[in-house]
Amino acid sequence: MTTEEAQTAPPPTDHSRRRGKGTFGLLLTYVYRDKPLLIRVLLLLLLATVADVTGPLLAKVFIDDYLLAGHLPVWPVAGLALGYILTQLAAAWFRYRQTLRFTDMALAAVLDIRKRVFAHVQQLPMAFFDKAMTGQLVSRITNDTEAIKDLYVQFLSVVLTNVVLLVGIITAMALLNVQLMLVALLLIPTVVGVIYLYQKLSGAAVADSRQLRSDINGTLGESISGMAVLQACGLQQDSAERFERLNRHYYRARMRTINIGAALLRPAIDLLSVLVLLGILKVFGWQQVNGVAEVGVLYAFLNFMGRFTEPLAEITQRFNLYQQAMVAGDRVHQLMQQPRQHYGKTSDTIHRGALSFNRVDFGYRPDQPVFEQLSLDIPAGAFIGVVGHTGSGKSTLLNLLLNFYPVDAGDICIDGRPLTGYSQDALRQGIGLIPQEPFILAGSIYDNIDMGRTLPREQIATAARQAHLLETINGLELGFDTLLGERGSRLSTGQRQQLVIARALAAAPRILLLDEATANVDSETEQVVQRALQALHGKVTLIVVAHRLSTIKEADRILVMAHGDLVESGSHRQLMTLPEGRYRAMYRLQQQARRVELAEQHDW
Ligand SMILES: Nc1ncnc2c1ncn2[C@@H]1O[C@H](COP(=O)(O)OP(=O)(O)OP(=O)(O)O)[C@@H](O)[C@H]1O
Repeated sequence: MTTEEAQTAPPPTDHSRRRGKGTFGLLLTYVYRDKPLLIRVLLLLLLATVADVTGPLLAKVFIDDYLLAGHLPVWPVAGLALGYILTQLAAAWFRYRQTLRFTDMALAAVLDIRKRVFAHVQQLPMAFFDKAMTGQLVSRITNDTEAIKDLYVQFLSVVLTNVVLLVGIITAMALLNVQLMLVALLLIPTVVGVIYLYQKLSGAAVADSRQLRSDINGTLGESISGMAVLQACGLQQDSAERFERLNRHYYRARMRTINIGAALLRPAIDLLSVLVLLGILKVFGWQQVNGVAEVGVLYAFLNFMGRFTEPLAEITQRFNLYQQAMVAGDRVHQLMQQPRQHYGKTSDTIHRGALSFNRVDFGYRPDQPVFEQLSLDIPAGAFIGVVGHTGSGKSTLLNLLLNFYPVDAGDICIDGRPLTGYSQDALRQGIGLIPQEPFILAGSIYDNIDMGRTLPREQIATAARQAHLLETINGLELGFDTLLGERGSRLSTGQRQQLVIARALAAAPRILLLDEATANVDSETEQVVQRALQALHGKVTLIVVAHRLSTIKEADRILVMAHGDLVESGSHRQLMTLPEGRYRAMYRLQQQARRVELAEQHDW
C-alpha cells in the first residue's frame, strides 16, 4: 500500500483491533514453542513477586507487634530485619534472572519469525515483487519484526510481571485489611477504561506511522539504488522534498500517538492514584475511630499503594508498544499469508532440455494479454535466437520458462512433462539464466559463481573457463578468493557478465536462457559470449534474447516476435531471404548503423 492509499484507506482502528486478536494469538505461538523456558520464566516471576510482597508484610509485623508496643527484643527484631533484607535481595535476583530469560525467549521468538518471514518471501511468485517496493519489504522484515520483539521484551514481560505483582499485592492487602484493599481495587476498572480509550484513539495513528516508516524506507532504497540516474537528471531536490514530505507525515503521525499516550496514560493513573490514596486515608481514619485499623497496616498499605500504582502505570504506558506491535504483527502476518509460488513435488530432473509451448495464454494483468495461443517446439540442444521490438514479449517468454508466473491457459512442457510438475530445485538446476543486469554479491569470485550451492572447486574453475574468465581470475592477486565490492565494482561490465555466465554454467544446466546478455557489453565481450555459446551449441538448449543480431546470427532458428505473436521463424539465412521480412529489415538497419559507427571511429 502506498502512502496515499494508506491515507485514503478507512480508519484501521476497528478493523485492526479485529485482526489484532488473531495476530496476538499468532505472536504468542512463537513463545509457546519453547515451553520449558516459558515455565522457568513464570516460576522466576512467581518467586520474585512472593519475595517482593513479603517485605512490607514483615515491616507491618515489626511496627504493630514491636515498635508500637514499645517492646524490642533483639533476636526477633534482628530476625525480621534480616528477613526483610534477604527477601528484597532475593526479589532483585529473581527479577534479574527473569528479565534475562524473558529477553532470551523474546529474541529467540523474533529470530524464528524473521527466519520464517524471509524464507516465505523467497518463495513468493515474481508477480508479488512486481508490485512490492524493496524498501517497504525490507521494513517489514526488519522494523516490523523488531516491533514484535518489543511486544515480547517490553510489553508481555512487563505486563506479565506487573499483573503477577498486582495479584501478589492485592492478596497481601486482603490479608491486612479487606476494606482498604477494596478501595485500592477501584483503580483497576478505571485503568482498563483508560487503556480502552487509548487504543481507540491511537489505533489509526499507529497504523499510519508504521506505513509511513516503511514508505520512508522504500523511498530511501529507491533513491540509493537509482542514485546515478537521480544525480544525472538533477532530481536531488525533488527527491529530498519527497523524502522530507514523508518524514513530516511520519513525524505528525508519531506525535499524534505520543500526544494521546502522554495525555491519557501516565497522568490519568497518577491522578486516580491520588484519589484512591485519599479514599484509603478516609477509610483508615474511620476504622481508627472504631479501633479496627492499626498504624502498621497503614504503613504497609501506603507502601503497597506505591507498588500498586507503579505496575498499573507501567502496564498502561506499555500499551503504546502493544498497539505498535499489533500493527507490525498484522503487517508481517499479511506477508506470511501471501500465497507461495507453486512448484511440483516429483524428483524428476531435466535430462534433455526439449521445450514446447502448447497454446499458451498469458498476461501480467487479466485485461492486457501478452501471449494468446502461443505454440512453439524447441528440440533439445537447439540454439534459438529471439528478437523483436521492445515490449514484444521476449523476456516474458523466458519468465514463463522459469515458472516465475503461472500461465493463464495452455501449458509449457520440458522433456514432454508439464513445467509445473518439476520441483523448484529441478528447475533451478536444469535451467540457467543470464540476465541483462548482472547481479553480483558482495563476496568473493568463488562465492559469486557458487551462489551457496557448495559446488566442487574444479566445477567452478571449469565454468569460469567456459565463460572465458579463467585468465582474468588468475591475473587477480587472490584468484577465486578475490573479494568483489558491492555490485561487483571491481570488475568491468563485460567481466561481470562473464561471471554471471560462469555462474549459470557451473550447475551444468540443460537449458540456458540469455536475456539481452550482450546489450551492455562491447564488441570484444560480445565475441567472448558468442564463443561461449558456440562451445555450448548442441550440448545445451540455448534460448538467447538479443537486440544485437550479431549475437544470434549463428542460431539454428531465430524467432521474431511482435506484440506477443510469433511472426517469423527460421535461420538467419532463411529469414534474410524474406523480401518484406522484419528480421531482414532489422538486420540491415543494424548493419548500416555499424558501418556508420566504424566510419566515425576511422575519422577519429
Ligand atoms: N512485470 C510486469 N508487469 C506488467 N506488465 C509487464 C511486466 N513485464 C512486462 N510487462 C508487459 O508485457 C509486455 C511484454 O514485455 P516483455 O518484457 O516481455 O517485452 P520484451 O520484448 O522483453 O521487451 P524489451 O525488449 O524492452 O525487454 C509489455 O507490454 C510489457 O509492458
